[in-house]
Amino acid sequence: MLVETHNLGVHRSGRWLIEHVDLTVSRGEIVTLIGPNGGGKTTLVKTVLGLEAPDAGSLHRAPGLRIGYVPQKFHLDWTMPLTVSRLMTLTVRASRAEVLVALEETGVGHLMQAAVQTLSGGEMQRVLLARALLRDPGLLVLDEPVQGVDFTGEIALYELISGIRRTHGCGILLVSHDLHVVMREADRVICLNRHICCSGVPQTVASSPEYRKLFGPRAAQAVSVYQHHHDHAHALDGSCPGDHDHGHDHHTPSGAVDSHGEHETERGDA
Ligand SMILES: Nc1ncnc2c1ncn2[C@@H]1O[C@H](COP(=O)(O)OP(=O)(O)OP(=O)(O)O)[C@@H](O)[C@H]1O
Repeated sequence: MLVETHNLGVHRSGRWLIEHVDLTVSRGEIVTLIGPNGGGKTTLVKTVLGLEAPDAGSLHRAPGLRIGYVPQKFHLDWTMPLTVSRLMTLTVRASRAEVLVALEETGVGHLMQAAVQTLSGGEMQRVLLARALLRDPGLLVLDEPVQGVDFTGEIALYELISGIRRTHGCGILLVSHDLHVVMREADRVICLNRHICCSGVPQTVASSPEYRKLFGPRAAQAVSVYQHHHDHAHALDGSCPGDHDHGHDHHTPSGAVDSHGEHETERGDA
């Protein structure tokens, strides 16, 4: 077990931001937090990281646990000239070779000397992920890692995250609003609306009344139709190199078949 909370609560400005939260993340596991805006996801993540102090319950981290964190908001002075390689080593000591390995792992090795200001949203997220990997973390905490990324890019990014879990053997705690892809990549989903409304394997959560009440029946339907496995990679620009024959059809929520694999048609309304 990397992290374990029991009955965790955070109280600020006269109210409980989260309460009665039992959470565990184990090595090699992807746990995803979903929930409405203001439901307390970032508060829980910050408490796990030790950035917020709990007011109730208990929190245990494995001794010596190294945590790599990609925050929801990354504060940067955009007027300051900064290359990707410099950003990578602002807070972590690493050789040029180590920086390159991390950037290559997230598919942006070619951007090592680029100015951070010129990066697209998706490139920036990959650089921040590489930066978190530089710490060789036992636990990766990713707060909305696909923000600023188009839908095809989201799938590629989640597949990358899933691959990192396999190659590094780390646990991953991730926050996302993207129910559709989350449900495909997560081992366990926790739906947080100040307290835990429902949790479990994606299929269980998707069919729970609490989840349907929060996100609507179409979200659950979108999950259930996206049960196939991707056997191809998407390039950063969204194109599919090589043959795009998946060997299967893409089913839209309406039941129609989308032979071009346009993922947008499968997306649920969250
Ligand atoms: N230090 C604080 N003091 C008082 N209220 C706070 C504090 N930090 C967060 N909040 C409030 O707590 C609630 C939960 O915020 P949090 O950022 O954890 O939610 P979230 O689930 O991550 O939301 P989102 O999906 O919009 O990112 C919000 O209403 C927020 O305004």
